[in-house]
Amino acid sequence: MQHVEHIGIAVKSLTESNSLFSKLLGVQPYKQEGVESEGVLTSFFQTGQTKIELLEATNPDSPIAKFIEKKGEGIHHIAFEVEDIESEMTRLKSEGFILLNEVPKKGADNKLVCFLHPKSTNSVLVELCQTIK
Ligand SMILES: CC[C@@H](C(=O)O)C(=O)SCCNC(=O)CCNC(=O)[C@H](O)C(C)(C)COP(=O)(O)OP(=O)(O)OC[C@H]1O[C@@H](n2cnc3c(N)ncnc32)[C@H](O)[C@@H]1OP(=O)(O)O
Ligand SMILES: [Co+2]
Repeated sequence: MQHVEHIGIAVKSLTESNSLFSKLLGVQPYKQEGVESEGVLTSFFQTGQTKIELLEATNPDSPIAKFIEKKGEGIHHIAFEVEDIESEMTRLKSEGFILLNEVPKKGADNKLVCFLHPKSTNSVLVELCQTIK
């Protein structure tokens, strides 16, 4: 695993949180992108090597909608950059971590992603992401 690529934050309103995080970080989001398969609309802020990913649910079945219903707004996941996602998935599976997808899937911001179940990672939802070259 390499550096923390992004921290995902579940929000109720992307518009309101874009404004709040712009004031907090002193920069504007550099992109907004919907990911239909995850039922989310995202926006990204660059903060050094790590990004902040704000996530708003676009439907009631979205993991973000369920998370906010149970826990409220807040940190939803931590994403680590990896060089080779498939070999990292194989390594982590052999170490006993539970993969939530067996095949890398297309994420936001030009990444292939895989999630690890929080019950295998001390209740922290972990995302692996590999830049698509
Ligand atoms: C934009 C694309 C991508 C990117 O490029 O960056 C993204 O970031 S997409 C982000 C949204 N997508 C996902 O989160 C996909 C992976 N998540 C899942 O598959 C599910 O959310 C889940 C983690 C398997 C939970 O789903 P489910 O079992 O249906 O929900 P429950 O509400 O019943 O929760 C079960 C259990 O898990 C705990 N939980 C849920 N979410 C989290 C979380 N984010 N962090 C920590 N723990 C979480 C939840 O509290 C339940 O625990 P117990 O109550 O103790 O059973
Ligand atoms: Co993410």
